[in-house]
Amino acid sequence: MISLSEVQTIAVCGAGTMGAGIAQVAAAGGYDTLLFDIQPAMLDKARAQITQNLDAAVSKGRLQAADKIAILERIRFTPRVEDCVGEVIIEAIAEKIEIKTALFGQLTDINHSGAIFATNTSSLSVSRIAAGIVNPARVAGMHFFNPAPAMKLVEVVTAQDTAPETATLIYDLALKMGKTPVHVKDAPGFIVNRVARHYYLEAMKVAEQGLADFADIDRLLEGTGFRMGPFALMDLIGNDVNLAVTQSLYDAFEQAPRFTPNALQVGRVQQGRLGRKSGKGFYDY
Ligand SMILES: NC(=O)c1ccc[n+]([C@@H]2O[C@H](COP(=O)([O-])OP(=O)(O)OC[C@H]3O[C@@H](n4cnc5c(N)ncnc54)[C@H](O)[C@@H]3O)[C@@H](O)[C@H]2O)c1
Repeated sequence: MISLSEVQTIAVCGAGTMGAGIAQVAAAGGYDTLLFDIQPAMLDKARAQITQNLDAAVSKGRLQAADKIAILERIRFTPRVEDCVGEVIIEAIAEKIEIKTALFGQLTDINHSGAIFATNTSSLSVSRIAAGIVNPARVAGMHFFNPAPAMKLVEVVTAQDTAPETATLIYDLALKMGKTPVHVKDAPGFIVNRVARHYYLEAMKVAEQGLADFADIDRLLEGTGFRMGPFALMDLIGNDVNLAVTQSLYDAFEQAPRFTPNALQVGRVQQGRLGRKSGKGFYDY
């Protein structure tokens, strides 16, 4: 299996909300970074987002202009799955198990047999994602938080077959990227998303019952010290992704009523109001 000192290239799959940020973090950590997406438009959007983030860091005096250029030069944007070759693969594509296992299947064929596979899934079973891969001992969860460049926390998920060296490598890699990793076990939603589910679901129930509107609920929760209110946060996450996570926990906990997806989020997804990424969600942007 590959060791941390052998890691030179990190292939990040999926250039959406999370993948773009993870690629920025990997390149800032000094790694040659490949950012792959099947939609070329998402690659253009990711490049613009990363450039904007780095420009903001330069203007705040947190990054030298020369370092900004070096970070951007370390990222190669590609729409070709064949280019996803590296010592570490970090997957941040759609929150659907069949799509993730299909991609990992394709990538095992073209990568070194010791390459490490990490998934950024928020809620799916890492053990199930790993099951379809040759040598599942090299698969772990590497769950970044949104926005990935700003949020320090990374849940490092040990699945059923994850080798201790794999979990350690992902942990150390997160440290090298300037993050604060925490080891967790593979369970639905791991720790943070399982607990945080009720932040979103209960807030939507409050709104449905007409007790307060979205903005007031957000103001109230922010007033108690939460960095973002639940509706602003759901719009940042993406209502489609957040609904997929709710659905996945609901299924994993055998349709436990406390995880029932809420009609407000279902409706937003049906209307294409996905949040910030589509310009409209609970709020208009
Ligand atoms: N949004 C969040 O706040 C958040 C936080 C932590 C983890 N996650 C997890 O990260 C993953 C990605 O979420 P996101 O919010 O970035 O989603 P997103 O919808 O913003 O982006 C997903 C990207 O994956 C691409 N894609 C889909 N199938 C692909 C494939 N087969 N090959 C290559 N690219 C493909 C899409 O074109 C899209 O650009 C999910 O598993 C999600 O649960 C999301």
